[in-house]
Amino acid sequence: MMILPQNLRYSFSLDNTPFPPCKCDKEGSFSSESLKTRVPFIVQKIITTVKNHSSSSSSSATSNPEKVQEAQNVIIKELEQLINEMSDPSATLSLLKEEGDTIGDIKQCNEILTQYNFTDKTWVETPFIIWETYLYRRVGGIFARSKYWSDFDYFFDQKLETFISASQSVSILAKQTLADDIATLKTSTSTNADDSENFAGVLKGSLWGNQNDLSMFPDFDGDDFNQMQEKRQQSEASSAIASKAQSIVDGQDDDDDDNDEKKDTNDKVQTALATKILEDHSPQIWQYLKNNVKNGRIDIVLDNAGYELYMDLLLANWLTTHGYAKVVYFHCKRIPWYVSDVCKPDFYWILNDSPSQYRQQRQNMVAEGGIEALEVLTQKWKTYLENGTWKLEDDLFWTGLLPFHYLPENANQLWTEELTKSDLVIFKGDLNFRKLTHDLSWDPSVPFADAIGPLASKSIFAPPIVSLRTTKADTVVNVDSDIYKALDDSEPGWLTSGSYSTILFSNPRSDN
Ligand SMILES: O=P(O)(O)OC[C@H]1O[C@](O)(CO)[C@@H](O)[C@@H]1O
Repeated sequence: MMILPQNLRYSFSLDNTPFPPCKCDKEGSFSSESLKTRVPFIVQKIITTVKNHSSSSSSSATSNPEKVQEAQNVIIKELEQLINEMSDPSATLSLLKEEGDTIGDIKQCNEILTQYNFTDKTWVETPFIIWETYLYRRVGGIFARSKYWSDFDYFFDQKLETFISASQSVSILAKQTLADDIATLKTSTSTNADDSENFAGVLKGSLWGNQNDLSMFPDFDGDDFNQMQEKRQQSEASSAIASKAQSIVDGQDDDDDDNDEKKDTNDKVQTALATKILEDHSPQIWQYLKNNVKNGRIDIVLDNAGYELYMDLLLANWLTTHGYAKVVYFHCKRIPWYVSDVCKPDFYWILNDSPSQYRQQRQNMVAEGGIEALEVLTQKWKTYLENGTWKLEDDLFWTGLLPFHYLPENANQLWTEELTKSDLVIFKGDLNFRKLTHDLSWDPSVPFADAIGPLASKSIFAPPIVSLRTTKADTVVNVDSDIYKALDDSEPGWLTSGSYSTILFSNPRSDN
């Protein structure tokens, strides 16, 4: 493990980080491909979506079709301009247009762009996390400035597809969850031992739900939920790593100590291969919950809508039903974000509309009794929202340009009034992980708590933090060097395939 000196842990600044930020300067790298093809494709797809919507959801739209059309043309022009800038090697990040931008954080965004001289940097020179986030914020502004399109979610239809096409899995899980709920209510015989296994199950369900994000699969058409899963499996992981592990064993010499060490290494690599979880802190999370949290406050910083959100709701449901959470705060995005991130309407859609959508579209593709179970569950979740057991918030910090190291100082209210009062904050997904770790080219063995800097600091009352992430970008922390090396040697693209994951925990409130 590489431990960072204290002074480097806490003194982050965008232009002074302990490791260099991930950028697009390496030809063929994921970030460079993102700038060249993946992200422009996403913007192009927004243009198509806008063209296909003759009117927006705005009520004034129908009475003013010409104005709507005019506004549509402006939006398309600005989006095309954005695509051109991305491919222009001399273009720098321009300031966001302020006039008419109603999102609420335009001044702060422009201050950050100016303060760190991003407006003098080309896209290639700008850290990946900054330009990618800037891109989604700029698209958000283009719509927000348009009178007739300001409430239009250009990703909405895509987002629901993962939920609709996962009907089989959703309905089976609804039935199981309902059965567990009923059993828990009827008896108080559930033991901590049962809870331990059940908790690991819902936690990992929420983890693997993160494989379903559409910024990686912008051409996903929703016909087949399994298509997305299969794409993830295309790697030759199993055989490649197994043979790597075998070669470690084969190469062993006669020295017994060496043999023991090699066997340990082999076991570690094999376990990572079998579980696909490269570092798993779920036992520590469980110990913390069991011993410290009863009727507590849990926060979930959400990632993707649709199927992943459903898995997060099942996790929250379990924590609530089993008495660990008295209140769960869900944090979602204010504006359409990284294609499939949850906005408030996506959350309400699952609670209000998903059972009827299944009735209309998937009658024959759900488990028997599954829709009824989903109805009961979603009804219960609506009651949770109504009576304040669950709360849904969309602070603008989550769609701001800054990594989370700057959260305590830059989102004071969110930090002091909300997150420091939490017993556990669960960050979902890859983007949240990148923002937690500043998206640097870390030495992979740097501990999670070191990489999240101030968010692991006792002195500012940082809460216990969990990151549940399937790996879809180049940055990784808290992964054993042998495991990292074995994967790197044998499986090109493993870092960004989403096939592997980490469950990481930092607890600044513990005495250790
Ligand atoms: O939905 P998630 O897990 O946050 O993944 C989003 C990630 O997908 C990407 O768009 C591609 O990796 C990243 O830029 C981003 O970190």
